[in-house]
Amino acid sequence: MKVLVTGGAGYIGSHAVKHLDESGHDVIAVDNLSLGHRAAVAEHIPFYQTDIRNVAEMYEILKDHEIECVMHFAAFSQVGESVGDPLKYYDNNTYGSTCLLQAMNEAGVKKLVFSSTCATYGEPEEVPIAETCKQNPINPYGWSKLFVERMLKDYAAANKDFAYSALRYFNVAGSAADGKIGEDHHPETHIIPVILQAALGQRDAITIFGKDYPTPDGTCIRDYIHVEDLVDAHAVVMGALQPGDARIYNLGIGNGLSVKQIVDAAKKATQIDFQVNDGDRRAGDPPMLYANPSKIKEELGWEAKYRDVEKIIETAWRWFRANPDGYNDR
Ligand SMILES: O=c1ccn([C@@H]2O[C@H](COP(=O)(O)OP(=O)(O)O[C@H]3O[C@H](CO)[C@@H](O)[C@H](O)[C@H]3O)[C@@H](O)[C@H]2O)c(=O)[nH]1
Repeated sequence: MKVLVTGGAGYIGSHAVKHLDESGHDVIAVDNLSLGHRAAVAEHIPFYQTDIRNVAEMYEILKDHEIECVMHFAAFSQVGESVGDPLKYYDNNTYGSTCLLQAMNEAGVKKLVFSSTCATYGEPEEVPIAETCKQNPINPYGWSKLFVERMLKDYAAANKDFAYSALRYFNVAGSAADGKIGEDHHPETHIIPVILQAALGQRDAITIFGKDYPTPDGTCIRDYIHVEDLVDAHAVVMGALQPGDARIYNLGIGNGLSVKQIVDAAKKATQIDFQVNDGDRRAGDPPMLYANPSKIKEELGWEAKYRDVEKIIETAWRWFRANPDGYNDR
């Protein structure tokens, strides 16, 4: 299929480009940054440094490449930042998606796989979280994505030949198993890369944000899914899309792990006894988020291959050790 990936120079987008290319799709990448994971996009893949809010330019690219499906990853994704600067999130994530849909509408592109998030559930009434769980975000990031889910629902109702999927990610982690590409955020805030920076000696220690949560060991529980499993699910969902489809799936493995368990797994995976400090809670962190991933398994037969977080961390560690300065192109 002819697929356009937005955010193709980002962490997840670059892994999607690699996976689609390796599985025989005709893929092109768009990103408003030329830096970062741009290095990860192979030479033979067309890359456009364009903002998705530029409807005219996006229209031209979609038309020129006769794109059949868009995978839409381009977004900001830091919860804390969204609380302090909500307009940044509504502009890029929500308005940006409106613009993308306008360009797709004009170019006659009928399929979209949208990167949504478990942050749309807010503080869930029960775990594991099923897709039917009430969506009630507790931060602008979650709202910026939930508005797009709603927009897609309304757009699909008015355009019966349109098909879309909203994939609600839990915690995406790890790097390509072949070690060719990895994860590189500036500044880094995600738990696994932060831990690996401490293991590499780039930080003195890691800080556990809160040990007084209502969880078995007092630290927050999350559901970690390997990035290659995540992008594989996108390809499977894309292949299943038929006109009129609205496919909503959680992407997690259904196994909740505490921050302490992640720290212990990382010590084993790296064989390094880095220093761990106790800190205060981080604002906006729900105590427990993990998926009920059964819907996508029942409907499409898909499930994550990586079940062991130590193995997930090993893939991230391999890339970090080989690339201690990240892509080093900022
Ligand atoms: O130095 C750190 C960093 C994180 N944590 C904790 O580790 C857990 C995971 O944190 P993090 O890796 O930052 O992920 P989340 O905050 O769960 O965010 C994930 O889920 C969000 C939606 O809920 C997305 O926006 C993010 O991109 C995605 O990584 C949380 O309990 C944090 O409090 C620490 O204790 N110390």
